[in-house]
Amino acid sequence: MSVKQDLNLLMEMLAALPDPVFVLTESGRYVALIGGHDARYYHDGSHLVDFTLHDVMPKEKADWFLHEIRRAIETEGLHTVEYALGSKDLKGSEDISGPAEELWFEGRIQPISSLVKGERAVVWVARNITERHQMQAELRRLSEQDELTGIYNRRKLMEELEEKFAEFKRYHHATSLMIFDLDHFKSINDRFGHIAGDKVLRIVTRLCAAQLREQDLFCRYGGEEFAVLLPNTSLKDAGRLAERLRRCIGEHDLQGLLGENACVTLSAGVSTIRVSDSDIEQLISRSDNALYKAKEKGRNRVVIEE
Ligand SMILES: Nc1nc2c(ncn2[C@@H]2O[C@H](COP(=O)(O)OP(=O)(O)OP(=O)(O)O)[C@@H](O)[C@H]2O)c(=O)[nH]1
Repeated sequence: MSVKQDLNLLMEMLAALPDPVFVLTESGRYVALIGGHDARYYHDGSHLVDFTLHDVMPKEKADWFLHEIRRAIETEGLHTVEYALGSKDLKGSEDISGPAEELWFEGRIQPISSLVKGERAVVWVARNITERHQMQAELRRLSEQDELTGIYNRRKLMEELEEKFAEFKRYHHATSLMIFDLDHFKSINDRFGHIAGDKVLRIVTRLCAAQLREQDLFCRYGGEEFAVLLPNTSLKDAGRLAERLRRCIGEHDLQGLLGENACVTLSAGVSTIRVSDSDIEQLISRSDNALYKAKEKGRNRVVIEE
């Protein structure tokens, strides 16, 4: 093959690359784009060449790209990142054909050894990982969610408790835990059936969730037992909230589901993290003990740790 044929073959091979490969300089200028013509996965980026990141993206996003380019150059090796790009991130993208939804990419950034237009530069290979990203998010959701009620499960509670406990040790922001349990729930199942019992659990969940703040973590602890992790909440405020939930559930009329004058009540135990606590088990154990006392004292009540 002649040099010209070699060159043509090389150009064709580069153009056929499934993922787009950008050449970007240290100052953030697009110098070249190779491949990535599959409109199912990529916008046509050819119009980017000769523009800078800051010309085509909002400042914050462009700054991030620039930072990653410089990191790759400074470490003198392959640098891999993951990032999202939506139409809001690309100025003028409404005029370009390509997917409309936000996409996730893996960027593999490799410094080039020679200068490009007098600057240090990288090749940035962008691979669409949206499907993998969505699948991971779905798996995470499933691993954290209680199937029956849709709220978080015990595994998520334990994770968050560990995190909040560590934060408490650093900042000493009051953090409280309420555990509550529906009273005589067995008799609801026995009298009205398991399906009706399930419905009651879902109604209780909905009513409680409506009373909670965004930052509160509401979980099904197991069976007919629930927990609410309350960041930035003193023991006194947690007690007030528990009392509000108790009243809200007790006053809710379940007549439509269970028949006349039917209602369900809850017993709750509330505690807060102490400076002397060495692990979250101590917090859980105090809430559990308080709940046990609430049951012992006749149910349908809130007990606050001593
Ligand atoms: N319908 C339904 N029932 C459940 C579920 N999980 C646990 N239960 C029932 O909850 C009941 C709990 O019974 P117990 O532990 O004896 O407690 P209780 O009857 O609520 O009595 P106290 O807690 O002492 O007031 C049992 O009948 C379980 O079968 C569920 O997902 N759905």
